[in-house]
Amino acid sequence: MAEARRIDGKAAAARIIENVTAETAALTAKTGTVPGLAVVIVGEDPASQVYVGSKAKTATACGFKSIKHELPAETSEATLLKVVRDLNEDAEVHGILVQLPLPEHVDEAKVIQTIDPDKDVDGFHLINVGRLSTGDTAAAFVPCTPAGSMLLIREVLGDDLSGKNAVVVGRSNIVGKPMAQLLLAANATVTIAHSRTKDLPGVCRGADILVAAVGRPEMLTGDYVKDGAVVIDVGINRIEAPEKGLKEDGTPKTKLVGDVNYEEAARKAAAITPVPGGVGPMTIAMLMANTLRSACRSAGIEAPKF
Ligand SMILES: Nc1nc(=O)c2c([nH]1)NC[C@@H]1CN(c3ccc(C(=O)N[C@@H](CCC(=O)O)C(=O)O)cc3)C=[N+]21
Repeated sequence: MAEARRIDGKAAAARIIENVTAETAALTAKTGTVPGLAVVIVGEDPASQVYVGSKAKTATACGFKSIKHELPAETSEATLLKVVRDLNEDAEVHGILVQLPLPEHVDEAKVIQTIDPDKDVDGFHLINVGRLSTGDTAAAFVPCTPAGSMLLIREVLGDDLSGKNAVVVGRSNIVGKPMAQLLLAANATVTIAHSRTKDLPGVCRGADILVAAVGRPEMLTGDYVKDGAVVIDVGINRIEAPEKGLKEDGTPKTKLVGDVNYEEAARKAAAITPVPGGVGPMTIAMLMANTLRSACRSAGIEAPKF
């Protein structure tokens, strides 16, 4: 096979953000509604800080009101729940995102179920999980990473995945399971594989569409990829890159890699997403799209489709 097409998630995300910005201006001009996105972060994990910062920056660029709550790591569950309830009541807030993971002493499920389902732009609330799994994609907030992955798949294969075999590797509630639901809704034949799957490489080699969401750097080698497959790499792993030299503190520099060995997979695939520049930027773009949708609903006007 010739080298695979590199699916440019960064460019696709920029187009969505451009659309969201234009639609936001129209919404605000027509109804006075300014979409509001609240991001809540507990603790000082540097990687989380970076993501939250980039979400806030993008929201502002879209014409949203961006609200950031930075709480110390030792914040009690009760305090966090109170912050969420106050945001539920705040008419200027249309989307609430509580950055995960939360510290050990906080019950993550309880926090998520406290978010108003109609402001749950992450799509993690049980109501939205239920809407998606019953096929009510019109009402559901769809989790941003699977929604963004789906748009990239549609760019390559179109809207109807009839007759395609899709394999999702990973069964998390935030990526693997909703990803499988979206593929199923688009008529693909879906397998969810995971660490206990027998002959994982063989199962993956049956995939016309292969989605990797396992959280293990470059685990899916060329041996997992069928000739002509579309490969979506959801993984974002920071690993040491001694070839780049040392940082000032004497430890090796680092780089981001996905769950797929790009070089090997690209020799077989028809199309593949890179890391960085693939699914990651789409996740943030879909968060903006979900927030705009929520604001449109609250203003009683039809939301644009992406
Ligand atoms: N409630 C909640 N919702 C989330 O959506 C959520 C979360 N918690 N916790 C953390 C993860 C992580 N996440 C990313 C989003 C974008 C990039 C992204 O844009 N990555 C760039 C690279 C960024 C870099 O260079 O570090 C890329 O892949 O090209 C990465 C990671 C959202 N998350």
